[in-house]
Amino acid sequence: MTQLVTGDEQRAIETYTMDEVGLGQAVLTERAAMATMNVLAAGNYDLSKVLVLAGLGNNGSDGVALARLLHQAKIPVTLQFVGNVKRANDNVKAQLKAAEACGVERAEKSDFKEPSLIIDAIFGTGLNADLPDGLQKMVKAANHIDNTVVALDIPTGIDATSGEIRGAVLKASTTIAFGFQKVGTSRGAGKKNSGRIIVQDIGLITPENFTFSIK
Ligand SMILES: NC(=O)C1=CN([C@@H]2O[C@H](COP(=O)(O)OP(=O)(O)OC[C@H]3O[C@@H](n4cnc5c(N)ncnc54)[C@H](O)[C@@H]3O)[C@@H](O)[C@H]2O)[C@H](O)CC1
Ligand SMILES: [K+]
Repeated sequence: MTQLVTGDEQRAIETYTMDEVGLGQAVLTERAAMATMNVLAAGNYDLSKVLVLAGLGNNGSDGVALARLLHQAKIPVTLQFVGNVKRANDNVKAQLKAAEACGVERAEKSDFKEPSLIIDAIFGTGLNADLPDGLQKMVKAANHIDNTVVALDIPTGIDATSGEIRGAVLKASTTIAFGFQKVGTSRGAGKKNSGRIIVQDIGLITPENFTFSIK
């Protein structure tokens, strides 16, 4: 039985790994991107034209790092930010610098019918309110198109703990859970919209006396 975690528990373990143990943010982000590469390489995903949708937080930084790795593996990939990249956090900006240094192609807007695979790196465990209206419209439009979506950590729009939909949810056929499966993807709408859950180790270190709320 896989250990399930709440959003807060995941954040606590990530923070301990980064701040106490000292494995930096970039290490965990790289491990998340590499773990996703392994899943994409091992599964029967059509990688002929990949679109990475990246948000402005650390879920987005996972997506930007993944776009770099896909590009370096000669897989056709385009990176599209959802939101104003000027407002992105420092990790996203650092990842974007590396992605641009190796020539990753950017898109402002995409026709969701085009890509053979969409990577959802918009929101992860940090979602704390309903999606902005514009994004809700985009997500609902994307859901009506027959495409394959792989969600990083959790489908955008799903609350990591309650599993509720925050306005709209980008339906995934696969969700790659970093470290632990979030309890929100194991119940209710979260379960319905996550598709196949694949848990991938990204080197998180759980504090010795950590007690999980979900037994
Ligand atoms: N924390 C780590 O070391 C690692 C995290 N990983 C990945 O990062 C996400 C969690 O990242 P976080 O920055 O906490 O949040 P998100 O990227 O999910 O959200 C971005 C940002 O957006 C703001 N926000 C939240 N809700 C809304 C909303 N409804 N409208 C607008 N803006 C919103 C809020 O400020 C958030 O911070 C985790 O899922 C992992 O994918 C790495 O994998 C490993 C290291
Ligand atoms: K996501």
